Amino acid sequence: MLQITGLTHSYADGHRAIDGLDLTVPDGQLLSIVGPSGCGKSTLLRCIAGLLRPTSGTLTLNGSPINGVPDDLAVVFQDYSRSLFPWLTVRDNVALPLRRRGMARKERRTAAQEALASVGLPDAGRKYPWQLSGGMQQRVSIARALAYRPSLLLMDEPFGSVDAQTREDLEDLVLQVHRTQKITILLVTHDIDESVYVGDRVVVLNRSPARVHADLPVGLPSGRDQIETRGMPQFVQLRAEVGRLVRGGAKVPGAAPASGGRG
Ligand SMILES: Nc1ncnc2c1ncn2[C@@H]1O[C@H](COP(=O)(O)OP(=O)(O)OP(=O)(O)O)[C@@H](O)[C@H]1O
Repeated sequence: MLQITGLTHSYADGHRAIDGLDLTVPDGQLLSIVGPSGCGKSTLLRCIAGLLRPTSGTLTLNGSPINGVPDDLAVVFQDYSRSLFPWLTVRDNVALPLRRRGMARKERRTAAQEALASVGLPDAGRKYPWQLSGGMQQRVSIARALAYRPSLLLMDEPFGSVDAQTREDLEDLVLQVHRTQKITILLVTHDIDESVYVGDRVVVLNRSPARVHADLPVGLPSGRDQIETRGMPQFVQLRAEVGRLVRGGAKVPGAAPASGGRG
C-alpha cells in the first residue's frame, strides 16, 4: 500500500507545488491522476519515486518510508525517445535495470525476452530503438518497467507522444498488464476520457499547489472495450463529472459515481 500524508513540496525558488496532500492507494489498484496543467502531477510522481524530497509530510510504500528510489518501483515517462539508449539493442535496454537486481546475464536476457513478449514485441529484441515506431518504443519502455517486476508502476503521461490509434492500443496494453500482473499503477494523464477508461479510481488534483480535490471510484465493468465502454452511460456521466472537476468545479456532496462491477 502507498500512503501519503500531509505531503508538501516547495522547489528551491520557493514555489510551492504541493500543499498538504493526503492519498492512500491500496495494492493492485490502477489509479488515474488528473488535474489542470501545471498543478503538480509530475511533482507528486517524482516525490513518490523518491526523486524529490518532500518539504514536509510522509510517504510510505508497504510500510517503509520512501527516502530514495524504492527498489520495487518502476517509472514510464512520456518521452520514450530520451529514456531508451539508442546504442543498445531493444533487449539490452530492457535488461539494463536488472543489473541493479544482481541478476546473471542469462537470467537478464530471459527476463527481457519475456517482458518483450508480454507487450507484443517478441521479435524486436535484436533491433535498435530507432528502428521501431514511436508506439513500439513506448512498448519497449513498458517492457523495461515490467521486466523489473515492480510492485508499483508510475506512468507520467505515457501516451502523450503517440497517435490516437496507438494510444488506444497502449491503454489496452496497460489494462492487460494490470489484469495479469496485479501491479499497483499510478497513471498521470491530461486525457479525461483515458483517466476513466483505464482507471479503477480517478483522483482530481486542484490548481497549484496540488491537493486532492476529488476522489472518484470508477465502477465500470472490468472487461473494458474501446467502443463499448466509452459508449456506456456510466462512462459518459463520469467523464463529464471529471471534466467539470478539472476545470475547477466544486465537488457535489453525495454525487453518485458511476456504478458497475469493478471497485
Ligand atoms: N524545478 C522546478 N523549479 C521551480 N518550479 C517548478 C519546477 N518544476 C516544476 N515547477 C513548477 O511546479 C508546478 C507544478 O509542476 P508539475 O510539472 O508538477 O505540474 P504538472 O501538473 O505535472 O504539469 P503539466 O500538466 O503541465 O504536465 C508548476 O507551476 C511548475 O512551473
